[in-house]
Amino acid sequence: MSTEKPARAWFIAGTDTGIGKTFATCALLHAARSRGKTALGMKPVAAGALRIGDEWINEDAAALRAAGSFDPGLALLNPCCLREPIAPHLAAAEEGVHITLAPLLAAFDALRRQAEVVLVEGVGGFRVPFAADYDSADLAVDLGLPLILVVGMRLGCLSHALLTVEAIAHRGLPLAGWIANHVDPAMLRPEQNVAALEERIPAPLLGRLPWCADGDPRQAASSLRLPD
Ligand SMILES: Nc1ncnc2c1ncn2[C@@H]1O[C@H](COP(=O)(O)OP(=O)(O)OP(=O)(O)O)[C@@H](O)[C@H]1O
Ligand SMILES: C[C@H](N)[C@H](N)CCCCCC(=O)O
Ligand SMILES: [Mg+2]
Repeated sequence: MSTEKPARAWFIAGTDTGIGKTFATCALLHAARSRGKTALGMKPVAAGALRIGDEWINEDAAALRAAGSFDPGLALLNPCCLREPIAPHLAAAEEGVHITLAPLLAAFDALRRQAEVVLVEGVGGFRVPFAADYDSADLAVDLGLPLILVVGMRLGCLSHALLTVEAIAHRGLPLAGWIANHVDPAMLRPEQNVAALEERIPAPLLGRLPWCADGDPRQAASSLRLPD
């Protein structure tokens, strides 16, 4: 499948690992699809893979594949799949892999010609090392994409979120919006915490994802919008 013009694309960053980047990205994919857009997710670098049948697959890549309009193939969706669920530069070193931009960029460019919306999920927080001289923030810069920041709403997230917003601005990247993901159902004063971030983040709140035990991103999609 090939589209006439390259997709609109965003880089999905998070305040930390395990705060709902994949969940929010899948929900955004469903939101785009429900508006009639073809949408694909991408996980350029993943750490942690399971052997299923004859392929090694990362669970984020599997979730993004399931949420996309069609399966573009794992080679494009997740060009760098490291086995161990650890920091990527450590997993890469153990496997003798050197993570470089070229194959990641080639896969992204190919995906971008196949859909109207492409969402690229980062790894962990905003600045995770890939190699001695390269990290996930460098990748966001090299892809040249506007960012969407997923904030995992829990105690401690205010500083993580504001530092991440600073780091994004420091690199000259546009912040297209942010998402409040309620990962902690026991968080005290959730409304006031969201309000504190709304007052301080110079980008629109694209939606709030409630805590949901079943974690169905299709349902969550109705709580989100893509940036204008
Ligand atoms: N709003 C929510 N309600 C309930 N559970 C959630 C919510 N958001 C995320 N989770 C759960 O939290 C866990 C971590 O979410 P997710 O895998 O999306 O995080 P991540 O930021 O993508 O992590 P990683 O850094 O590994 O990529 C998952 O089990 C997911 O189902
Ligand atoms: C394995 C895990 N699920 C993540 N994808 C990798 C998170 C790396 C975090 C590195 C760090 O900042 O300490
Ligand atoms: Mg993820």
